[in-house]
Amino acid sequence: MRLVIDLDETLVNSVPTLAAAANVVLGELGRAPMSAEDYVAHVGWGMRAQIKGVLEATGGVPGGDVGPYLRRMIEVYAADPLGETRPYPGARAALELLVERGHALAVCTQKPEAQAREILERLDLVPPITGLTGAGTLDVLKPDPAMLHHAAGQLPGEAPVVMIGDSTVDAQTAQNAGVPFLLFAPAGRAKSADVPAQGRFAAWSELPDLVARLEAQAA
Ligand SMILES: O=C(O)COP(=O)(O)O
Ligand SMILES: [Mg+2]
Repeated sequence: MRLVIDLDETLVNSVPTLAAAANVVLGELGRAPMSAEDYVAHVGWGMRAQIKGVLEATGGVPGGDVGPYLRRMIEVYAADPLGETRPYPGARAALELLVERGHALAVCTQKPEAQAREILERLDLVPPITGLTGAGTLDVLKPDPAMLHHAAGQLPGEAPVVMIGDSTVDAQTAQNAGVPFLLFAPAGRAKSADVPAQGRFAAWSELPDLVARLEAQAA
């Protein structure tokens, strides 16, 4: 199968690194930092939505235009997008096993493409991942199905496509593209409960067999 995989909160735990960049912007405005626990509510719709949500939650967007704060956040984040960001436990082994079993892997993320690429390369995940679609690759973001179609189109062959992600945005993207959705729902992640999915996995070690079951059902 061609597996299209979300990045933030699915493949890597990037929220503390994103929150740290947003906290530089908040600090420059004289505002108190936001914890990673609170920041996570703003992740999923891209970096503009993140900084807009964070500013609105801490007193509003000064001047009403989020543009300058987005540019500053990206500048800070781009200086070191990896930071403390790491793959979730078992993710690398699962990806390698999936490739061994003949599946092809692409990432599809709302994160700017350049920073997403840097993270994947510095974590030595390219290969097994061979495709990347991020913010700026197209002029739309998820849940526009063009994002998923572009990511799948980067992978060889005509095998069925599956979307793997963590959020309602990913679920909607899959639905809009007419492909099945598998949800990464680690223990204790409250937001997972509301996300519709054809299958769920709480640990990456479960994914290869979940994909095998989906493939058997589809056959
Ligand atoms: O940038 C975001 O808000 C989320 O990015 P993701 O699509 O990799 O989860
Ligand atoms: Mg995500």
